[in-house]
Amino acid sequence: MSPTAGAADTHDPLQALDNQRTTSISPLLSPALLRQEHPVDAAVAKTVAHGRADTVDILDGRDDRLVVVVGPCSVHDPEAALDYARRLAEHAERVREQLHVVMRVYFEKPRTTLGWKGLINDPDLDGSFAVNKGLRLARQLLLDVSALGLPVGCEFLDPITPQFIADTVTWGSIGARTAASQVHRQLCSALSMPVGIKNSTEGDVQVAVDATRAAAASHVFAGINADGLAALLTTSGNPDCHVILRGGSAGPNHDPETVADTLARLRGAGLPERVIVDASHGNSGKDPVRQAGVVGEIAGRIGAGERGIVGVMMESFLAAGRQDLTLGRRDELEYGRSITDACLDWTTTAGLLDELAAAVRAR
Ligand SMILES: O=C[C@H](O)[C@H](O)COP(=O)(O)O
Ligand SMILES: C=C(OP(=O)(O)O)C(=O)O
Repeated sequence: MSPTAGAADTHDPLQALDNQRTTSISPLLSPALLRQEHPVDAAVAKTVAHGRADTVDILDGRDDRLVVVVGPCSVHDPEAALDYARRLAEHAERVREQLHVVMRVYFEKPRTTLGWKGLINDPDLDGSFAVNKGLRLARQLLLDVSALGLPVGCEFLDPITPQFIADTVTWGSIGARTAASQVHRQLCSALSMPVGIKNSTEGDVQVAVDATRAAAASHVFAGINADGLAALLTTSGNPDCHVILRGGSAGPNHDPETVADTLARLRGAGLPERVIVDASHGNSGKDPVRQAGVVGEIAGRIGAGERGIVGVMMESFLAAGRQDLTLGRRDELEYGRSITDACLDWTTTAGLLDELAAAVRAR
């Protein structure tokens, strides 16, 4: 008798073997339905198409400007995000000869352990997880911001989400926690926009270089189609991916030596030599005062002629800093202040945009 025969004898053959820990399965609207309800109009299409083309021109060195990805760590209040977008759109127009400004409109937050996972996952900020509502709010905000002529950038975290919103997104990002994920690298190979890929939270830059290389190749993988049905996707690869240096647990990595080392790694991998520096996260210790310092330092280096840095990311909102969310108590939140990472306030951000623009003019 085998050692497991006893256990097998007591097993109920009719007992369900799957969905043992899934407490409910409910309908998700289809990407096609969402796109029909919230369509891209001609103005939005122009913002997205031109925004992507301009970004690629900067990445490839045909355009001497800087890409600046700037905006809240996360969107929790679409009205405040649109208020911010109006100010940013106006300022972006003033510095358009030097900067290609893309607004961070982030709906999916990768958490270190647990926490609110963003507006798509829990739009009512109360643990009710009204995902269909979240998708509708997210798509409408992406359309509203793009309609201002301001291109948007999103982090892609859930591999299903892009079918719902990607046609409105000018620039994408893969975060530090998913840069090593094959699922996300395959996804990048399919995305129609340039995508920045971050170094790991520990500060490993090679993982982002490897991801950039993997994303440039073609892949075949399972996903969903516009009707939300399981489908096999065959991709051609994305040549417009690039590394974002975001610092790590060992400290910042925006220094000239790490930038040069990253460019050498990219060259070694046969990839274009360009990086975006994220002034927040591990490069600032999530301190907005230090974030402003990083932007100032990068502006100085760009003004002095440094070329490998093609873009800068900033976390910025209307008010400085951050506040804690208590689920179900959104009415207690202060208007325009981040509920995830601490942000620069608008006035400081406008000054930093001017500083970056002056640096580009100087070089
Ligand atoms: O930018 C966002 C955060 O740094 C990231 O989502 C991790 O956040 P957490 O460490 O607060 O979970
Ligand atoms: C989650 C983010 O950053 P990172 O992946 O670098 O932690 C972000 O930019 O919102």
